[in-house]
Amino acid sequence: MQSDARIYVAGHRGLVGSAIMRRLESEGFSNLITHTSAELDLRDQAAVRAFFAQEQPEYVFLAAAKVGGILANSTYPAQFLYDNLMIAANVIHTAHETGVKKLLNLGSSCIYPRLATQPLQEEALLTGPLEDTNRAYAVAKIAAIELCDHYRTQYGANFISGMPTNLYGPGDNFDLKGSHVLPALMRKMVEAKEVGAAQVEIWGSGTPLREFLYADDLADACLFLMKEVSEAGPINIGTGTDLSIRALAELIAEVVGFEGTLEFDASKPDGTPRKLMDVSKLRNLGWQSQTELREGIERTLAWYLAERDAGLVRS
Ligand SMILES: NC(=O)C1=CN([C@@H]2O[C@H](COP(=O)(O)OP(=O)(O)OC[C@H]3O[C@@H](n4cnc5c(N)ncnc54)[C@H](OP(=O)(O)O)[C@@H]3O)[C@@H](O)[C@H]2O)C=CC1
Ligand SMILES: C[C@H]1O[C@H](OP(=O)(O)OP(=O)(O)OC[C@H]2O[C@@H](n3cnc4c(=O)[nH]c(N)nc43)[C@H](O)[C@@H]2O)[C@@H](O)[C@@H](O)C1=O
Repeated sequence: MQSDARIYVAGHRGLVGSAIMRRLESEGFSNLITHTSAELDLRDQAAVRAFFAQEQPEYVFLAAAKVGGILANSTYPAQFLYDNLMIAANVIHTAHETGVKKLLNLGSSCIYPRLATQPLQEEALLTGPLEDTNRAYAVAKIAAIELCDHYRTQYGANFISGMPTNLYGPGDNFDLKGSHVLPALMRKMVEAKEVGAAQVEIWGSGTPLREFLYADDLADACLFLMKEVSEAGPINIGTGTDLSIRALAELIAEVVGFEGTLEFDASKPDGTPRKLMDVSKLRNLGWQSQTELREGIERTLAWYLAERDAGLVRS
């Protein structure tokens, strides 16, 4: 990828897309193509075709998607399935039609069967039933991997698929109904501390295990994959370490300085009991994560407070 290559970052304002932008800019890539969803709805095939014909991107980071936490996924499954199928089909097919040199498709750890052996190996894909709370989203993400692989087989397209674990960092969504657990708990604890509330509500039992990767580490992995790796099938991107939701809540409380109690609401879903990536494939290729969870949470908190006070945060 030359520094003046035409690079399209789909979803450049999101958690992942904004981290990829920061990374590309810091490495001196000068020809970055971006559009908001209002300017270019990637579900619209004609609009996507016109855009690719006009801009002729050479490299594509596909980080645009309908994304959300456990509640959003279970409340709006039709949208998660339709939007993500359409975005993936339109972008991947049009990238092939217009001769894109390389495309990185981003999926998620939820593509793996709910009760797959831990840590989750890439080979576990399509070996068992999916988790109900995000089945629709996972099916769309699996279809995107299949698209990349079949376009590689049938047409020789250099399309690859990275599968990140749960992510967090600057640019995350802090809306309590739509967000993932880490930004949700950070916001709840910040607000509880500010008003002097004695407790914070945590959904579910607190026992599910999750792995968290800092968004800028993911961006680093995305550039590594784009530059160094060209192969079919999903490639896991994670830290290789997980912790319980209770332990995560305790860590965020420490960083935020919230000293009240944690109340677990068992009426809310736990989702998958455990989702830890086997990251040996990516490690063997030469990449591993850098940012410790506490450090990442501290940086995210600093970003969140500054953005919130400036009225800029998504919430
Ligand atoms: N967040 C996480 O924990 C994880 C995320 N991922 C994957 O990473 C990728 C990025 O996720 P993340 O950054 O967290 O998500 P965000 O919600 O932060 O960002 C998604 C971006 O997608 C764009 N988008 C959504 N719908 C459309 C559309 N119809 N047309 C054009 N653009 C659209 C939005 O653009 P705009 O702002 O202009 O509306 C938004 O900026 C996704 O593929 C997701 O599956 C994988 C694992 C975990
Ligand atoms: C990345 C991944 O993200 C989603 O899967 P998930 O990991 O289950 O998502 P989550 O971050 O929302 O929850 C993780 C755990 O945390 C608990 N939890 C406690 N308290 C809050 C809370 O306040 N908010 C949220 N959201 N969860 C909470 C929650 O009950 C669950 O046990 C997929 O739908 C799919 O989108 C996907 O790929």
